[in-house]
Amino acid sequence: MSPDKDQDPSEPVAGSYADYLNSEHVDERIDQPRIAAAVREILLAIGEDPNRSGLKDTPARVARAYAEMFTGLHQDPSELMATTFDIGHAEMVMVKDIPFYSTCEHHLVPFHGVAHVGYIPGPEGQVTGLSKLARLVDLFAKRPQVQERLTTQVVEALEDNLHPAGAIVVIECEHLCMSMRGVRKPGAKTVTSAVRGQLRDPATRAEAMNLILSGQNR
Ligand SMILES: Nc1nc2c(ncn2[C@@H]2O[C@H](COP(=O)(O)OP(=O)(O)OP(=O)(O)O)[C@@H](O)[C@H]2O)c(=O)[nH]1
Ligand SMILES: [Zn+2]
Repeated sequence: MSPDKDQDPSEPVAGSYADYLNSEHVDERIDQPRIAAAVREILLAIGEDPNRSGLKDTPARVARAYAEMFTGLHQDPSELMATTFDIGHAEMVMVKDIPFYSTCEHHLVPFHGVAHVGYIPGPEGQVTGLSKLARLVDLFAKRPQVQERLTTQVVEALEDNLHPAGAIVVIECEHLCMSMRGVRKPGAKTVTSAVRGQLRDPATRAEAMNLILSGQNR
């Protein structure tokens, strides 16, 4: 699709839901003026001068960044997963090493890492587009989160929308609240998993874990 000459690149793109997700759309339900006012207060509270030249645009800039970082609060996973198709594949499908960034709801600093998302199609054989698995991770990551809830929400969205015979989500993250402050353990990884249906079976689960671990040198 060639860009419309008259389209302001800073404006959300009108069109399909896919266009919307591909755009730099920022949800108007996130109250940016309120965020900016709060950030200005934080700057004052730490003893900074919010009017100095380096900081004068910071409240609005942080507001735009937060609107992007928390846009998943206003996105509906079932809309994202609306397109499914039957390609007669009944075996495991996995997208692994999906990189993502999220925000720790305790300290509002990032946690980041990779997600591995897999499922076995259900009796109707419905599969979804591979990119949708990565988009699902982002949708839930772009909210104030804890890693355990993120893991569960992704697996439950797979269950609710694809009705798979089994599903597995494994997430490996570094939490900056544990690296840059507090206990200060940079490099420590937190691993969480959520497993449903046939993937609870030890042999099937072992197959999934082999897929996840293959090619890893960490
Ligand atoms: N279970 C879980 N804990 C998390 C996650 N992200 C951060 N935490 C933890 O949340 C806890 C909050 O503990 P508090 O004692 O209330 O906060 P704190 O005084 O800042 O704790 P420290 O980080 O130990 O300095 C910390 O132990 C964090 O490591 C997460 O995704 N899952
Ligand atoms: Zn934290």
